[in-house]
Amino acid sequence: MFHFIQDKKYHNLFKKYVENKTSFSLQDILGNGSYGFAYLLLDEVTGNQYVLKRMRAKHRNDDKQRAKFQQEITMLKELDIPNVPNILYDGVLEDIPFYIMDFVNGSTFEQAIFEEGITFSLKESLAIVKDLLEIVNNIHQKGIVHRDLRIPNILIQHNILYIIDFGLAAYIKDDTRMEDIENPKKIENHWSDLYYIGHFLLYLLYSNYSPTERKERRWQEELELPPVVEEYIERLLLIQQPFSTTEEAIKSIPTV
Ligand SMILES: Nc1ncnc2c1ncn2[C@@H]1O[C@H](COP(=O)(O)OP(=O)(O)OP(=O)(O)O)[C@@H](O)[C@H]1O
Repeated sequence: MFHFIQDKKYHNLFKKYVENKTSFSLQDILGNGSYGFAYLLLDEVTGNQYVLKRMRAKHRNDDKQRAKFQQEITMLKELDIPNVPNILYDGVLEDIPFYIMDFVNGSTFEQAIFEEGITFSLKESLAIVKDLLEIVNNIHQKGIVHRDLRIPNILIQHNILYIIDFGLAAYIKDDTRMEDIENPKKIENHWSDLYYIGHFLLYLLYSNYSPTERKERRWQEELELPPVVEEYIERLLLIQQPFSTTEEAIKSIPTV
């Protein structure tokens, strides 16, 4: 309850800041995640929209959370690639760090699949994964691994993909060994993103699946994919020989 009141106070503070100190107006709350709030801003002059992301008030005195938030800002600045929102401005307001970035006026894959009911064929799914891998490869080339490539963090706008939320991203460590891995999601190299992309591909493929049996079966049995596709997904998921680089994963995409 206290946190709720506290965040309301900071919500008003940020609204005042945006309206008095910038040329934007605060239009909406886009999301409130585990450690931040995202607001939609409108530039009244140009009509362009932006997103202000700020840390939750309860993390204000937590050095670890502050460092994580700061790292997210630093990485977004370092990335500077077209498929990741650009940062326009970053700052601190009453001890709450925040940044303003480009707004992607599209749908997350979570919305596309579960709210808009869009389905993806095998061919379309592989084409989307190819585009995604190209973007992710650019990110890896800059020494960064996202580590949270879930369907709410991948957006599509006019057939172009965007990746958001670098809150769990890490700098790539080159000395990771397969035998030391306990949780694939936390690996600090390309394997983590490929693992997430394997699951992402399964979400796309399941969008087109209607169960034929009451009992839930393994994805390999339910989806009945061509063996080359099944093997490809198993390699992404680290069930079979993992791809040694993201480029190798791109080159190995099966043609169907
Ligand atoms: N640049 C953007 N363009 C469009 N929508 C965005 C953008 N950034 C964030 N959002 C929206 O705001 C929501 C919250 O943003 P984000 O995922 O970055 O915050 P978070 O606090 O890390 O959230 P979570 O804990 O849920 O992952 C997202 O789900 C997305 O819908």
